[in-house]
Amino acid sequence: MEIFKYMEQYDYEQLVFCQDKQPGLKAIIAIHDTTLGPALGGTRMWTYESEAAAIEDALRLAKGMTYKNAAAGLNLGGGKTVIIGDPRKDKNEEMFRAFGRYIQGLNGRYITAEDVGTTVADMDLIHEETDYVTGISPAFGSSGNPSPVTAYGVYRGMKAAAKEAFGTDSLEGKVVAIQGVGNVAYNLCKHLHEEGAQLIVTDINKEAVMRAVEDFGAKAVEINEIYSVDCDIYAPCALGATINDDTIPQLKAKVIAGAANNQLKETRHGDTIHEMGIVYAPDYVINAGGVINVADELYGYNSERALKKVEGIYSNIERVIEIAKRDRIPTYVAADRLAEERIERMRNSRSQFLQNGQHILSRRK
Ligand SMILES: NC(=O)C1=CN([C@@H]2O[C@H](COP(=O)(O)OP(=O)(O)OC[C@H]3O[C@@H](n4cnc5c(N)ncnc54)[C@H](O)[C@@H]3O)[C@@H](O)[C@H]2O)C=CC1
Ligand SMILES: O=C(O)CCC(=O)C(=O)O
Repeated sequence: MEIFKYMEQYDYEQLVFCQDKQPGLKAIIAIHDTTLGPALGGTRMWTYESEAAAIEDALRLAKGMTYKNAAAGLNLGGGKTVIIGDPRKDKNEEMFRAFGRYIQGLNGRYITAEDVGTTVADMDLIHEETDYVTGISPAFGSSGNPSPVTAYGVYRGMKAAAKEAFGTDSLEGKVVAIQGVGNVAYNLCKHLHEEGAQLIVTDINKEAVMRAVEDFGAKAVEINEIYSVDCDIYAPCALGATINDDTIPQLKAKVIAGAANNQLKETRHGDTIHEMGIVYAPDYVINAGGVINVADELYGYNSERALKKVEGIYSNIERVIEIAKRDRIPTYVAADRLAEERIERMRNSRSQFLQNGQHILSRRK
């Protein structure tokens, strides 16, 4: 991979490599775009096949955060970190503290949070060294685990998509097929069950499946059956790329609305489901509840205010559907348009009074 060529092509600002031998830290911080504000995005810990794969993941995820934050109406840019290692074996206190010092060195250009493989406890260790971390323990006056809030946002976005497909946003009696019943989807099941939806679930973790069956009367199906079950809504809540050439022909759902990141294997799959008349709630718009929640910490966390903002995912999905209809484009393109237009508007308005984006007072030294 020619890194500078790639960064130039997709307008990346900065890539930071962090190495500390003793605790075994190997981290890559990718900052995509800070037009709207400091880059906020979680830290993923994963056993990558190669360094190139880790760099690619950091870059791809950071760009995703630029779009997610912009579409959510946050005054934040996009960034993400990957730590190379096995989250079950390779974590230690010094590693996260060393990483915290690297973040502090960026002086606020990047703010971190949880992602796959990291927890609230890890964020607390990072917080020992830097202020630029969110998703830390409620004991510090913070928001804690973002998953229940992400789930609430997905529930709200699913209702808005259902309104477009079925003429009503009520999910009572609707059959929802949920792929992966982990932290987010378990909480999503709660909302759906309360509203009277019927649930079909699958997960590679049998205990997670049993919990959904026992707590919400969900019907369990095998891993690969989830695509072809008779349902109204398909909710991908495990992995990315599950909307692809193999799965699309199996789908019976009229709506796709779930928490997973990067649901479309390729953008052309977004075109195919659009042509099939499926209402697709774009992943980064519907799953923004977590980042909206952690971002609220930057103003002094207030859960009521954060939930109110997350409720707005309903109108954000409505807005995306409106743009898609107006411009006769698939919803995934409409979401990109919403985000890009906001970034462009801000870039242009900033250039009128501050060429270098620094606050005028900070230069008066
Ligand atoms: N936690 C959050 O606040 C946010 C999560 N997301 C995304 O939402 C998705 C779910 O996140 P979490 O619930 O936090 O993760 P999680 O790890 O708690 O849950 C994922 C579940 O999917 C299951 N799974 C893995 N592979 C599977 C497969 N092939 N088939 C069926 N199930 C499978 C796992 O066993 C697990 O129970 C992820 O893609 C994550 O990136 C996005 C935004 C925020
Ligand atoms: O939800 C979080 O904890 C941080 C935001 C993030 O990285 C994401 O939404 O993917």
